[in-house]
Amino acid sequence: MHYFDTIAEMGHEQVVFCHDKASGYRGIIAIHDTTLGPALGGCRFWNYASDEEAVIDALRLSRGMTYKNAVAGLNLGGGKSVIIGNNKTAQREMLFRAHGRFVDSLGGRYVTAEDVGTTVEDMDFVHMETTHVTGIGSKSGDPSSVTARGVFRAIQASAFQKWGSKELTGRTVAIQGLGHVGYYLARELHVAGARLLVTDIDAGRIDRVVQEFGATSVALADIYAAKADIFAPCALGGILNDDTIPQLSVEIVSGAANNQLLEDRHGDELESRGILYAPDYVANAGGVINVYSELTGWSADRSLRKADEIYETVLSVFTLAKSTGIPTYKAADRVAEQRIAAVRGMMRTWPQYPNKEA
Ligand SMILES: NC(=O)c1ccc[n+]([C@@H]2O[C@H](COP(=O)([O-])OP(=O)(O)OC[C@H]3O[C@@H](n4cnc5c(N)ncnc54)[C@H](O)[C@@H]3O)[C@@H](O)[C@H]2O)c1
Repeated sequence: MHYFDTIAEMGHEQVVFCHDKASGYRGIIAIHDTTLGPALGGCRFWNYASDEEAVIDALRLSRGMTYKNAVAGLNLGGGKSVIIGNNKTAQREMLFRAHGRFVDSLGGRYVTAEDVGTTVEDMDFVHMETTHVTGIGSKSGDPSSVTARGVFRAIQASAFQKWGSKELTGRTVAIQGLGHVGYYLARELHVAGARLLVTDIDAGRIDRVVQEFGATSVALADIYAAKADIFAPCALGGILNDDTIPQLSVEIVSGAANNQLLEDRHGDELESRGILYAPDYVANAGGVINVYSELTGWSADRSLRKADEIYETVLSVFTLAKSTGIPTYKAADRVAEQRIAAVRGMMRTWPQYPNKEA
């Protein structure tokens, strides 16, 4: 792998390889773009098959965070870190303190958080060494209700775009996955008067939503072909693919799951079938909005109001897609790029770098 060619092509500013002999820590911190603010993104702890696989993951995920943070209207750039190793290890304090020291050495250019393989307790260890960490035990807590609010607003925006009204009374929504986000989303949709068809691999989670919100349970494999108006994927990535898309009878796909499109071409496929797709990272930005509240000191109410703005953001993505004749997943990237370019332009005309003491 030609590292400099790759990061130049992907637009990264900085990639740091970190090693701590005492703890055995091997980490990579990738900072993609800090035009909008410090690069924020979680720390993934994973037993990568090779160092190259770890680098690619860090580069790909950090770039994704630039787009997600930009579209959400936050003053945050994109970054991500990975720790190479067995994420089930019980020896965590020294690993995560080492991570915290390397994060601290970047002076705030990168802010870390939880991700796959890491926990609130791990971030508490990181916090012993640096303040550039979010998601610690004493702060913003579980983001799922804020994420669900954002997804709900994305569904309303999609309904407005498709049917001329954001009203969901009488509409049927098929929800895949009733975990942290899926449960709260089901509640929001129930309150809005929608009918719910639901599935999960966990029968207890289905029962709760059936009992509390009058949902109808559907077999796992039947959720794609369910007779519904809207499909809300809230479980796994890659579920919009060659097998599932032909089964869909819905007019809208809008949910919380990350990386819903198996490949970009599946976004084109939805478009050609007339199915409106609310891009996943726009719809599920409530999670990062919740993290941002830790940095800004926002109240829970303020975070929810910011998540409410996802309605307007999703509409602006649809408007751009329509006016330029591109699929919505590409339009989302353009909205992010436009915001970054606008802020970069403003910096050039400003007498001094924003937020820096003279
Ligand atoms: N939690 C957040 O704030 C947040 C923020 C942004 C994105 N997301 C994304 O949203 C999705 C859901 O997140 P979560 O926090 O609710 O996770 P979760 O683990 O709490 O819930 C996922 C649910 O999906 C179910 N599930 C797993 N495989 C399934 C399958 N094949 N069919 C049906 N159900 C299945 C699980 O049993 C579980 O109930 C994930 O893709 C996550 O990355 C979450």
